Amino acid sequence: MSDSPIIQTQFLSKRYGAFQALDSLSIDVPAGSVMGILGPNGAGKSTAIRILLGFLRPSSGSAQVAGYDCWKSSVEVRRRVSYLPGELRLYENMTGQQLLDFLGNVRGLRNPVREQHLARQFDIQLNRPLTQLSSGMKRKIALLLVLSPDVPIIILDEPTNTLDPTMRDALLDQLQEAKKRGQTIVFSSHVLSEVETLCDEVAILKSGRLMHRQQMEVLRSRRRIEVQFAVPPKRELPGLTWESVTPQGLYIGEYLGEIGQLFAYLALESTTDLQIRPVGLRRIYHQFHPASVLDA
Ligand SMILES: Nc1ncnc2c1ncn2[C@@H]1O[C@H](COP(=O)(O)OP(=O)(O)OP(=O)(O)O)[C@@H](O)[C@H]1O
Repeated sequence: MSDSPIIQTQFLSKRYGAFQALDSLSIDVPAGSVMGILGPNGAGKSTAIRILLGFLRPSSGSAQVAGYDCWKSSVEVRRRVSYLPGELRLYENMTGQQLLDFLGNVRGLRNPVREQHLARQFDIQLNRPLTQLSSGMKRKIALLLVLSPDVPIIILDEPTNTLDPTMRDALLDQLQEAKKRGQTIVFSSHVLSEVETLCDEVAILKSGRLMHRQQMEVLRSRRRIEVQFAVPPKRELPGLTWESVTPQGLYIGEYLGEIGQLFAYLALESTTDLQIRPVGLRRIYHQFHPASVLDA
């Protein structure tokens, strides 16, 4: 992963008539990293993504991909990006293989070995006409089309929609592989768990505005802890903050620091029980979207 951004937006705004769908969004995505865009329905995720692809013109502000302005040089941008739209429109009269051949020849960035590998991993029957396939099967073919070419950037709009749990896991594995190959990935989602496992950074949107950016590495080093002490602790530990104590003497708090130091501290106190887990994205997300219901 490099520090130089391969995707950037500056004060990006989009109005549909009088409605402000995106409001001064400024983000940057380092080359080789994975960025998750999170937010409830209508937060502006697809709008932002469609501006990045050059399908929508910003009302104000600007966006660049690989140094190219997304609106003025959209052909250059799309040459470098593999894109999965939220709503699929495939050529239904073709088989999966015919579609691969057709689009592959148009774009010219095919990787036949990866195509076959993905077809096996996703359990895709490439010889059946798309009209005979379920919506989930069509989505698998679309994912194969997006993940197989040798492009530096992959942008996916809610990629796990309509996928069964097995396929969802297979997709997350393949996105990890793409990251290992050095591809930059941006994807939108409602599902916290998949964002949590895959992303280096998360942008939380609300009503078109960027509410929060979260480096996942920082989040992973924060832990929720619950400790039962026989008697109240006598010492303090840097990085450990107690938030509440129950009448039964259960101390609840957060710890940011070396785990060995925490254990050494607890060993010196009258610890009788302990629960420890990462803070998790859910806690951060709900600061901005308290009413949203998302999975664990
Ligand atoms: N063409 C359009 N004309 C008018 N309003 C639009 C148009 N496209 C999107 N919007 C509005 O802009 C807002 C942002 O929509 P967008 O599709 O970007 O949200 P989203 O975060 O992708 O939502 P979802 O999770 O439901 O896909 C919504 O309120 C939507 O109704």
